[in-house]
Amino acid sequence: MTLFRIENLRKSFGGLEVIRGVSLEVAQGQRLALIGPNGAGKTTVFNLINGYYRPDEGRILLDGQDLVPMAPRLRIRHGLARSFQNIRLIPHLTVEENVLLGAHIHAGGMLAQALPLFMGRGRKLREQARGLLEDAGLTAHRGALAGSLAYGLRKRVEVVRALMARPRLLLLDEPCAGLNTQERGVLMEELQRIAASGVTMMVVEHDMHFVGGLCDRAIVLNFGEKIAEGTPAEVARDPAVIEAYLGHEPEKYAHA
Ligand SMILES: Nc1ncnc2c1ncn2[C@@H]1O[C@H](COP(=O)(O)OP(=O)(O)OP(=O)(O)O)[C@@H](O)[C@H]1O
Repeated sequence: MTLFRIENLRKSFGGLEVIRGVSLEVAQGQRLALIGPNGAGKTTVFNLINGYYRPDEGRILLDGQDLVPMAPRLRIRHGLARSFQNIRLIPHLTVEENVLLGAHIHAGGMLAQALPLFMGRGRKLREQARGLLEDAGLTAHRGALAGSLAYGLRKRVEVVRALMARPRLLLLDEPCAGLNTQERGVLMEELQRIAASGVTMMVVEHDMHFVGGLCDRAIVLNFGEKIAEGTPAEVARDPAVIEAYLGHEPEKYAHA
């Protein structure tokens, strides 16, 4: 069953068309990688999906409902969550408090509006946050200040925080950036576990080893257009993809 569909998406900035008629589908439970050389348009597609930008043309359908007219926070309530490339945990709050903050968006938007809800549902939300942290093997870090954690751990907390919104589609923007090999392995296991629990994912990631380990399909963008689609291994040996990456360290992408 198709959970998420993009139809003929177009976006220009100052007369330059950076997304040129992109269409794609993600089935329920699938992990789709969105890859392509620098400047191909991957982040712009994510920004269009979560409502940071409005497309010039096209539809973005989650479970049959068009997200385009919806404000970003309504999209979150409709089942969309995003883990950012640049970590946005609040450093002087604890891990648990940061994870709890993931719920306020789900509860309706501004923190102030959500506070009465927090008071009423506080215990339940705290239980949910603790459960998610436990599932992720992060219980020992629950009371630590987010700012004191190693980078790899902060990334994992970010993912747990996104799960507080109970997403149906989780967007991951370069989850591996800045992580060492061991941290990448741990993050991959966590994401595989989350995927097995039924969360559908779209992942922008340059590390093709990670993409090959996590994603069942990949779509390749180049200059705002889809140039290939298939399993990560298939697209990695597609001549059009290899050509697009020439001059962009092609050997890095040849091992999927
Ligand atoms: N707000 C903006 N205003 C003008 N141009 C933009 C804007 N956002 C993105 N672009 C341009 O759109 C193109 C696609 O950028 P985008 O960041 O989506 O690529 P990307 O595939 O995510 O690249 P990277 O892998 O380097 O993150 C680039 O040419 C970029 O300069």
